Amino acid sequence: MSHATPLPVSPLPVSIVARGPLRGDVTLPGDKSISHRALMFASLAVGRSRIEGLLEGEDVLATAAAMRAMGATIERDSDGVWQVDGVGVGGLLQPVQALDMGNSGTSTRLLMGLVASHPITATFIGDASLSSRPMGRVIEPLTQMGADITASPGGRLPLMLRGLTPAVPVEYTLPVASAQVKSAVLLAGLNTPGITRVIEPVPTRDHSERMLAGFGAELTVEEGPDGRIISIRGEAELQPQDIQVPGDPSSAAFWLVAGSIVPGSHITIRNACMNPTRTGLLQVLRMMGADITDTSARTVGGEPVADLVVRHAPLTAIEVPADIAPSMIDEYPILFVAAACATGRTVARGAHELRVKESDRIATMAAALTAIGVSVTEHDDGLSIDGSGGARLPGGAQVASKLDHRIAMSMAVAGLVARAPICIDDANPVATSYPAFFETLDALVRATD
Ligand SMILES: O=C(O)C1=C[C@@H](OP(=O)(O)O)[C@@H](O)[C@H](O)C1
Ligand SMILES: C=C(OP(=O)(O)O)C(=O)O
Repeated sequence: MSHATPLPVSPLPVSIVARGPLRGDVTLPGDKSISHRALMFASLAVGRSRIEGLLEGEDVLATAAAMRAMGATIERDSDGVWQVDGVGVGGLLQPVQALDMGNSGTSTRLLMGLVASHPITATFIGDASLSSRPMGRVIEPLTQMGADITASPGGRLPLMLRGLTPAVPVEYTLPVASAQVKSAVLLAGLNTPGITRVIEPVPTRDHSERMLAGFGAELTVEEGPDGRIISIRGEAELQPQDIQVPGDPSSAAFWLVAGSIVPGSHITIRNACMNPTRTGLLQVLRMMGADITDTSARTVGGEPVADLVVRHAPLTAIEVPADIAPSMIDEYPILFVAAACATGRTVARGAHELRVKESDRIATMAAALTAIGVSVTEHDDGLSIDGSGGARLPGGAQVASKLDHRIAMSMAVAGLVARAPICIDDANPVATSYPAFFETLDALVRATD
């Protein structure tokens, strides 16, 4: 398949020199997973929803553009609140052009689910990173539901998806622990007659379940012998909502680690989502001896939220429990930086999924850490890292971010404790999930300059 590819953006090299301590308050950007879902579900409700605290990163803006292209009216008020007029479940329109998903796996896989049970055909395109990621994991269940999908070799983008109405309800057991696959099937089930069921042997982030129930979908979650059984009744009518998006714990992760490894740091992180399917890094850092307290526990938009206070503390290497992987999946790159500063050898395995994220995060982090002088052993499903025992990292190298925001931000945090500057070859990807990352870093450092 050939499609117009978006023009490449010039690389943005950024050099990080050791600075610190980091002090002050961080206001987190909205949670990326919840922001995508808020836009999608509001676009399918009948009437006007309001969304406060939406992440205005490139990935979420790709979802907004796609929902507009399929008929929803989505506008941002001057006060930063987003207003969405939905088309109703079943009401999505045929997009005129290919849907450009940019760098975003979540947009692609969830929207494929939505289109699968609508009588429309859509072409999905993305950047070089997204075009190398496997879509077979959603193609398989959506094909069972009746969608007709023509993908590029290896089940990749660009791909064309022709939805079927009425689609066929399925009972689908997830072969891989993936909230994106689970959500794709549930979203296809929204416009499918009868009950669509997903069985997940290993729990993954449950934002779709929480928010769909909040929008009035008939959705149940039971514990079965083979895992969680999530059932949704299709041809649902969603009611518009006022949504408050909590802060993103995957963005908080960079400050939790920076505050732990930079001597003298003391950071308060406000409004972090504490959904237990997202707090793996917090648990692991505490196991390593991090000084992190959580206060003011409350509920925001159907999600548990708290403020986190992190102070510098010596970290000790651990063997990271493999079963924590789903609740820490996007935080491995920054965990690897924490491990590089700990005392002893940290072993993190059981995270094979890291190989199919925006980059191969095992190989990319192994290369970046090795380049800055950290001793790393690469496994098929993780890394073993020999820590510096709290001493500064050598640094003095250029590292490749590989179109991966989490790599760019993780290596920027490593730069804060390096003896010689670390140059990130391209920091543009940061804009996908945390446009204010460098601004926030400067403010935390300036507080003590
Ligand atoms: O559902 C979601 O919002 C996400 C699920 C995870 O991906 P997988 O479903 O591929 O594990 C995660 O890595 C991604 O950043 C966001
Ligand atoms: C894996 C990620 O996102 P996505 O799959 O949506 O591209 C991420 O944000 O780390």
